[in-house]
Amino acid sequence: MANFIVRINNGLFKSSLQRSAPTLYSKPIKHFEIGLQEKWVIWGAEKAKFLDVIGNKFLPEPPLSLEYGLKKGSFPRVEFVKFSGVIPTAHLSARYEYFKDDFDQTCEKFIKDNTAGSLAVDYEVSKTSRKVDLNLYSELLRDLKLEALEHRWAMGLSNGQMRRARLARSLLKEPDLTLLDDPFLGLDPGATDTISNLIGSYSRSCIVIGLRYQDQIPEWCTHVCCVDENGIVFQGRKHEVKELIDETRKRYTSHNKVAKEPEYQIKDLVSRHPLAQVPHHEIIKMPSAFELKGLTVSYKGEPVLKDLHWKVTPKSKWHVKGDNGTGKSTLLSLLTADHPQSWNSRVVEDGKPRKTGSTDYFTINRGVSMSSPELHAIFVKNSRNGLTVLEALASGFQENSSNNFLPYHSNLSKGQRETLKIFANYFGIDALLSRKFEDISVSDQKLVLFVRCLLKMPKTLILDEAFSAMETEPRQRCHEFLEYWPGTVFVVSHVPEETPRCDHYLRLISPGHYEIGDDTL
Ligand SMILES: Nc1ncnc2c1ncn2[C@@H]1O[C@H](COP(=O)(O)OP(=O)(O)OP(=O)(O)O)[C@@H](O)[C@H]1O
Repeated sequence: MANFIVRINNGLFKSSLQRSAPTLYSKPIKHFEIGLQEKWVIWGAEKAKFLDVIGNKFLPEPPLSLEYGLKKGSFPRVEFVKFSGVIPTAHLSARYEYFKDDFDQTCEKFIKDNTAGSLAVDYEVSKTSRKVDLNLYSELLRDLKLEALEHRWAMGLSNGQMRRARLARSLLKEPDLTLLDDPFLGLDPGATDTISNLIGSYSRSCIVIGLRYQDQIPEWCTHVCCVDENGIVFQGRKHEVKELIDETRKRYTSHNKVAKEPEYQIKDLVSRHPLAQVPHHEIIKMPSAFELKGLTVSYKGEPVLKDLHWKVTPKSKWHVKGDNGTGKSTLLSLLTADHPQSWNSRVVEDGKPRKTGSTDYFTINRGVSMSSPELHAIFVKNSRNGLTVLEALASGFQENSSNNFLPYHSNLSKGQRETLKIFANYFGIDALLSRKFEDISVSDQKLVLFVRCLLKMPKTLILDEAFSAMETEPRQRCHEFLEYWPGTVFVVSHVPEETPRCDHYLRLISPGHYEIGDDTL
């Protein structure tokens, strides 16, 4: 058996067989090799592309310049775990449609992943021939703390729960090589430790992870390979490249990629908001933007939120905190009326109880915009049909729902086109407008989704993990901008650097337990 998992020797890589197809990097990768007991981190802005290279997604030239030292067969079994959100669904509310329970798959089925055919029936259609190692299945459930979720509906899992389930599903396939991009994004500290401990001690598959410049390199990592758009910058044992890592990180965080100076100022942008000109003495006379008067939300009789009292004044900025699975997304889905229990007189908006008949989904969503992992997944999925950055932004003007991604640019008024232009300029994305949404970097995708949610000048902005995976410079620009934003803002974020300044916080602890206070971040 070979003593390496994957090896590249003088390889150029292409995405197509065509002779004229450009190569991924201008120069061949001279040498890269992952040994049997090594734990690698691929580090840097272009890590996802390099993970694709070692995962055999590009065509190596010459063909044998990429080799696998296989343990389990003649073809490498490679699993990619990319966490671009929860399961992409047709619409955001799908997650909360509990009546679908009988027809969708449980978490157990999702992890075992050996059912073929339609899932839209409540009997099993057929099985693949893959044998599932039930001992491994139990170990993974235990180590990834999924035991209590085994019989739950997979679509209803929270982001953090879904990440753990996805990892279990991939490892259960017993791959030779598992490639995990951004394994810790959006996870609370406990879940980060759970996943990191598992990866660090796992020996049944070689696991390689992709991390951003700003991420900490885990203790258990033995080797680091730093990559940029030209290929490998440096690589080696972690302690041997420590100085290079420190230098690169310093350079990156101090003056990374300075965007060109915008032609506009923040006040030019926010002056378009309807609350921008309302004086403070008028604002304090306005009714609460949103209030919960003892709300309880349960799934199959199990409460997630219990007797929650919460008052949100107009223009206030809230950090909604809490570990994975404590109900943050559920809470925010009440704001957008995506949750079936939103139609409840204990939910009060602008001083009026939300009863069916008193308002409707579209009226509510006219004043709300959001960026979230779910929305990101929907956009990536739908951009396969050619959605450009321009159209992605223009869809932000669709009034009826944040989730509407249909092309809309040709319907924009002159004023709306002007707003789009100014915002694109300020955030430095005007050069991307004609690119396909899926072809730009994940950091730029997040930036586009952020800008998109500002365009219709919503009263309420929901920023659910909106800045995770964003590079430092654009993220700081967005945070600075939010200081001047005149609307009400709700932020969900687990990482302090990714959290814009907020006035208050609501921390969800467990059903019936929560804290409300002033944020001192
Ligand atoms: N349709 C559903 N059926 C059953 N349980 C559900 C459903 N939707 C959500 N849940 C459960 O409710 C709890 C709260 O989920 P929610 O997504 O609101 O958490 P969260 O705080 O946003 O988590 P994360 O930080 O991981 O995104 C979780 O335990 C989740 O599994």
